[in-house]
Amino acid sequence: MSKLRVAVLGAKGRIGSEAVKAVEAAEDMELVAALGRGDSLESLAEAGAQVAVELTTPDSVMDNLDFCVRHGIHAVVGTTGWTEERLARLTGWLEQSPETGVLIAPNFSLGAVLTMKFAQLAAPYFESVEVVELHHPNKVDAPSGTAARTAQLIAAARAQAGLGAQPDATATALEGARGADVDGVRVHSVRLRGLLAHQEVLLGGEGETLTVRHDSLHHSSFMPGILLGARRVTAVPGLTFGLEHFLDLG
Ligand SMILES: NC(=O)C1=CN([C@@H]2O[C@H](COP(=O)(O)OP(=O)(O)OC[C@H]3O[C@@H](n4cnc5c(N)ncnc54)[C@H](O)[C@@H]3O)[C@@H](O)[C@H]2O)C=CC1
Ligand SMILES: O=C(O)C1=N[C@H](C(=O)O)C[C@H](O)C1
Repeated sequence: MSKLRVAVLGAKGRIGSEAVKAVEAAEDMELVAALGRGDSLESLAEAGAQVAVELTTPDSVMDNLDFCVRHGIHAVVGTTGWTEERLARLTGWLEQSPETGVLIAPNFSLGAVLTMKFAQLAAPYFESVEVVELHHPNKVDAPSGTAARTAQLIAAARAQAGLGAQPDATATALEGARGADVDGVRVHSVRLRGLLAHQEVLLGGEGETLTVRHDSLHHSSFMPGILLGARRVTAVPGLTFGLEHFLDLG
């Protein structure tokens, strides 16, 4: 059986360098390109890449995906910075290339995907909920893509259950003290040397609290999800948002 021809974009980065090793070690894959900033995207087409694993930066991801989709190269995307406007632009490109698949995964680790699912399940049963994400201090974006997605899923679950605004009597606050507001859910970002990627969802009701916590302790936690995404994305045209859809947790 022929091997899946995979390229990694952002190959010298923290997660990209780990992805290069994971693809090289996968028996059913061949690493055909490993691109860093400034490398020509044309080499993806020349190498015959079938799937591009996109692990760069929010300022690079759109140009890279534009190229991939135009050349019919499927993409597995971990890079953050997704807005409604960016998703709409990507969807428009995919309409012009209907056989191409793109998976955007706010988080590739199984535990983080399950944290989001558990938070979504619990959200209708608690009056209060806040998200705390904790990351290494080299991270360029806040809140994390995972935290933003978690908050959106919680907000949607609360709305569907008919829950209103959360109780909060704060009348005066130092700017930032109450975190960012993502669809009515407060998200707090901690940046601390020694950490990698962690998240707590704090839920509170009358006389009880529930905390759902996940810790990624090494970039290896993201590799099974990336490899699964690369194997599955070629058979799923269009945009898939969230690894849960490839884990049948959708
Ligand atoms: N979805 C997930 O599970 C995960 C997502 N991430 C996300 O992945 C992204 C990268 O994270 P890190 O590796 O920590 O950052 P990093 O800064 O260590 O790596 C990014 C790399 O991409 C390179 N790069 C920038 N533009 C490029 C371009 N046009 N072509 C090729 N390479 C380019 C940079 O030079 C750098 O080496 C971030 O958005 C981060 O939030 C990180 C870990 C897990
Ligand atoms: O930058 C990181 O490190 C991570 N980024 C992703 C995010 O923003 O959610 C995934 C994970 O948290 C690690």
